[in-house]
Amino acid sequence: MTLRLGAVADDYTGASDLANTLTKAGLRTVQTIGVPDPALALPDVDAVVVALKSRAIPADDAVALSRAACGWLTERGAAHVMFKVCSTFDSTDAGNIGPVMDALRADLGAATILVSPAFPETQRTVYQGHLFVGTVPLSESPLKDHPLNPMHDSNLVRVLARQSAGRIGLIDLATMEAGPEAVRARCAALAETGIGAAIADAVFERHLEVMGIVALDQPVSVGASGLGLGLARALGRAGPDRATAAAPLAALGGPAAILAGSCAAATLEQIRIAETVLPVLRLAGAALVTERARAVAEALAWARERLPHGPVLIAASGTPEEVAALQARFGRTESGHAIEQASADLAEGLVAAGVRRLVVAGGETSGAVVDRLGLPAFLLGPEIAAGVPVLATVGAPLEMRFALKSGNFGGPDFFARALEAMP
Ligand SMILES: Nc1ncnc2c1ncn2[C@@H]1O[C@H](COP(=O)(O)OP(=O)(O)O)[C@@H](O)[C@H]1O
Ligand SMILES: O=C(O)[C@@H](O)C(=O)COP(=O)(O)O
Repeated sequence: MTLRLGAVADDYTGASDLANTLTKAGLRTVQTIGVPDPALALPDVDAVVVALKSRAIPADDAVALSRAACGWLTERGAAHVMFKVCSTFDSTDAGNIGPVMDALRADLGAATILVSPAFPETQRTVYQGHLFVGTVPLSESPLKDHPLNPMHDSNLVRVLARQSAGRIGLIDLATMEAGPEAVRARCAALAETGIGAAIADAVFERHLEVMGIVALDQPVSVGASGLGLGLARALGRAGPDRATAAAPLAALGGPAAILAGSCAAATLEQIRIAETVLPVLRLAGAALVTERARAVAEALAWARERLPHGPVLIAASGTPEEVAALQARFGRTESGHAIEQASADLAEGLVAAGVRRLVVAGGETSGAVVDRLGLPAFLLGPEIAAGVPVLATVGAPLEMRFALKSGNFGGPDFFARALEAMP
């Protein structure tokens, strides 16, 4: 297998989002969970997205994991490695985007590289280095209340400069609009002043295409699915009408369930809508932290009673006020971690109860669930909503279907749509 593109993703939902974009653009793609075991038989693909759970761990650990993943990809022929980060640039002043970017640049001997979380399909645009989520700047969006990495600064040049050892430049929209040669000239000028990374503005797909072409001049780039689209188009020299490489997936049947650990505004609304069509159990955050075993056992008993009659949804998700109150009591990391582990307990119990189709809302939540279930890799099925594909297990003892939904993605009826898309 010689890879045309390699990617290292900092969480599992983000990895499936990127793998979905690459697949839709015609690249046969597999998502692995961490660096694959040599014994894992991977299908013949054009791109591999190595999913890490490295967004909210200590920066040194994120760097070590990312370097190992990058090395594995380049050994398999990937001449370019994309570091996939969140389209809302989820990170803190300690990292991990800057430290990982610095390490991959050094390992691969890169000059000035492009960095852009723009993903216009999900209304993430970048102008003058400022990230917009829909119509509002990042710092006024629901991301200001994220339980693990609240985003309070929309200026990504500033955000990344706080995380990186180097200085950060900007490639503004006028330059992106002027095309690849103008962007190349700007990169060369930045390189001469010792600037090794630049935030690239992007508002429309044509800017992503320019980004993809220029990004390939260097061995590494950093961004979200929009950059992935640009890279795939540049590699394939194909237009937007290129056929999808998604695998046709057979129906599995059997019980289905939804687990929600995201507290994103979009997920809270999706849970509210789901309540009108299926049984929903809302768990109390405090009980999950202080009496996890009991709370999980009760939730599983509730689910087992209902699963024979149709899908169920179990949600730990809280409003910003509930999250703030829980964190004030138990600490941010501690409450987040405890609830992620409770979600993993629930997933394990649901699978033991026969569930083979599972929707998980939340990036860290998905990471905890997939790790607990010991799943080595996923093949890409059809897209459910922008950034969320159906995933089929590869190399796992049980054949299952998953949808790993980024907290912020999907419309209000996402859960019903997801269940329909994974019969
Ligand atoms: N009620 C709650 N109170 C506090 N934290 C919560 C609550 N419910 C879930 N969490 C935590 O919030 C975090 C949500 O992050 P994540 O799963 O990545 O979602 P998203 O995709 O929206 O970022 C997880 O660490 C999860 O355990
Ligand atoms: O780029 C994105 O927005 C997503 O792919 C992503 O990374 C989402 O992260 P979570 O919201 O933590 O799932």
